[in-house]
Amino acid sequence: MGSLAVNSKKHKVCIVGSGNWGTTIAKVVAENTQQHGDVFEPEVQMWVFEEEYQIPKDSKHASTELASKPQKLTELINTLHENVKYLPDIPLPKNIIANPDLASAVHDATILVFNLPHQFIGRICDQLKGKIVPYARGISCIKGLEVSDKGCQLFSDSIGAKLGIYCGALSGANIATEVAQEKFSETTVAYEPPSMDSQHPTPSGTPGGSPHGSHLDLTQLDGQIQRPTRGSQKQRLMALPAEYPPLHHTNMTKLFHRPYFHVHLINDVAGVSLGGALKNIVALAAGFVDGLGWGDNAKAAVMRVGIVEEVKFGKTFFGDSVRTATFTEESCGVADLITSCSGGRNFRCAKMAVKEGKGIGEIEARELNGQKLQGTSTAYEVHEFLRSEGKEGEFPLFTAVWRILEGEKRPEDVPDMINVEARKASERG
Ligand SMILES: NC(=O)C1=CN([C@@H]2O[C@H](COP(=O)(O)OP(=O)(O)OC[C@H]3O[C@@H](n4cnc5c(N)ncnc54)[C@H](O)[C@@H]3O)[C@@H](O)[C@H]2O)C=CC1
Ligand SMILES: O=C(CO)COP(=O)(O)O
Repeated sequence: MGSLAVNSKKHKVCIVGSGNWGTTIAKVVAENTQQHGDVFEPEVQMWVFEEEYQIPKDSKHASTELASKPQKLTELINTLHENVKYLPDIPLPKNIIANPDLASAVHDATILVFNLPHQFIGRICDQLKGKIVPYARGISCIKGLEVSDKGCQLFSDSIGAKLGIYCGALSGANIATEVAQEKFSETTVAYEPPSMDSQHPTPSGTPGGSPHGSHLDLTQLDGQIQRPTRGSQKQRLMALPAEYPPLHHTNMTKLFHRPYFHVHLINDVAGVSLGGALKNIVALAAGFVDGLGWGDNAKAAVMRVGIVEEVKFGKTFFGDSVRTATFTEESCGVADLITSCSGGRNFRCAKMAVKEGKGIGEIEARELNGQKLQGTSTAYEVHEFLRSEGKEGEFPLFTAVWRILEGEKRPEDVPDMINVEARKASERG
């Protein structure tokens, strides 16, 4: 049998996850796989954590047979072309196939888009081992961090290490429903094409990209044999076979960019991932002070300290490759902080919790219909990590949020807890 011709195969995409953001990204990707048939197979598999769902009485589908009793969510999605539970009232492209079977959803997929609440990804990766093609590439849309006895890891790194694949990250100021409604937004994708950088120098001569990490050479080819990942792990990556179109920045842009969803590709995977994870803690703090009725200046103060702590966390624990500009100039940094502290779920639930004098978990269960807050668990995980590093005092806002969640402090105590100058003065005596 002769070998297959270069680019004779197309990339098959699977979205691993189907919540509010998972379904939105499936929609974005499915529109693009239809448009760019030269690079991608049109069908997009979406793995769904199966559950029974009763269409509510006020739904536009209430008069259909499907509403007579609870139905499998996958069947509802595939029949109605709508994720009635997690993304209601948004028509989905028909080339999205909801699949409850993880192994069959990822079968032969060369691009895996990980998009589910961060607390579930570890178990999913365990189930994926041995089920994916060894030359698959990943993108993590997850906003969270993996804290374990190994320290604090980015999900792009831990997914990459567990599955033996390269995994980049996508994060931005992207409240899912607004993106699904095709209201304009921007996002940041960090993807360092796995290539022997020395063999494919960029015009700047900088391995992996320009010194500013943006507007990179779009002609670098995926398809090399070995590269270290960030973090401590080194792994061998299998080359993407030549019959697939290369997965360089141009083709990654084709996968995610829409007229309403503008993609900016950079190389700072750690910066992109940290901005998305840590802003969820800041959004809780913003919700706490807003819940007190303290107004926009108080919220702005919390956001200012929040971005300072985000940058400091990145530089302290992920080294100098983390770029301050990723936080101050990209959608995944300051823009995500702003949108999340305005209309995000963490902000809204924290605000309601303070206003109603209730626990945030109770509000989450009442308000979110199965969607998951990421900020509360991230606040605990980051606190555990900071304590193990002896650095809680250097991140007063992150620590303040944890102390409020623990019930040790009140939202009213936030100004004192983040008043670093006053604390320094009192330490000086
Ligand atoms: N919703 C949003 O506006 C945005 C969310 N993100 C991030 O995207 C990630 C995914 O969030 P969403 O899609 O919004 O999820 P979501 O908050 O809608 O969570 C619900 C999802 O979790 C699944 N699930 C429940 N129990 C599970 C289990 N035991 N195992 C596996 N899955 C289970 C549900 O089936 C459902 O798909 C998060 O890290 C979030 O921070 C990022 C940008 C925007
Ligand atoms: O990440 C988000 C917007 O970019 C959504 O934040 P929430 O999870 O707080 O809704």
